[in-house]
Amino acid sequence: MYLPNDLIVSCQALDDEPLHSSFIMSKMALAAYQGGAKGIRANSKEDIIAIKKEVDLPVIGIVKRNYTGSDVYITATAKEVDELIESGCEVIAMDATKYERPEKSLAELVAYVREKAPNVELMADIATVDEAIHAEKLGFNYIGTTLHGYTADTKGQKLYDDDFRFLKEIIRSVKAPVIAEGNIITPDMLARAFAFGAHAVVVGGAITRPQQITKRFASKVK
Ligand SMILES: CC(=O)N[C@H](C=O)[C@@H](O)[C@H](O)[C@H](O)COP(=O)(O)O
Repeated sequence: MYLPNDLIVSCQALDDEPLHSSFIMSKMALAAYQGGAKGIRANSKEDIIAIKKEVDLPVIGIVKRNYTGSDVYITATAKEVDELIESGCEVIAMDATKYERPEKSLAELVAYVREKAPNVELMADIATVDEAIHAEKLGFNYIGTTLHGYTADTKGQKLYDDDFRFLKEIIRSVKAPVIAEGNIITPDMLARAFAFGAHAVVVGGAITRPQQITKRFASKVK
């Protein structure tokens, strides 16, 4: 198992964000490493290659790309999988929701990774309990709560709602290690997620998106 029972920091800045740059993401990863992160989550082959030159940590790789006619944007097709295999990341994460994918089905994409890169592990980004159970059946190595609150039928919900009710439900429903990801914005929230049995916790924006951090302070100005 590549991902330790520990903190993973997501270092992502999309092309419409001020820090969009593989160089900056590699330095974010270095800063996260120096602060104690034990894994990195990153978007795009270029960013992952830059990050891997800077830190020796397991990387969860994704490629975010939009396809017309599909709501799936996290590692949606074999093209994104190929890029991630080339990046050298240890774990590939992909949308594992029930929504229609642009090309191959989720089961086909899992088979494709297993065939092409048997040493790479797979993380399922899910939004509901049913999707978590389905992903486990397909053989994903990790189940991540990443998309809870971001799909049509979970929109607006937060992972920490009702003291992490959704996270607890997922942990009860699957045997695979569960990764708590999405809207974990304080150290205490991370501690709660671990206390409830999360295998690892991914923290993104609260560490690596300064515009988000600034907004939280700015909103308190009277
Ligand atoms: C929904 C979606 O596209 N989530 C993305 C998945 O990789 C990222 O934009 C998030 O930053 C990441 O999941 C970490 O979450 P947070 O930044 O809230 O700690």
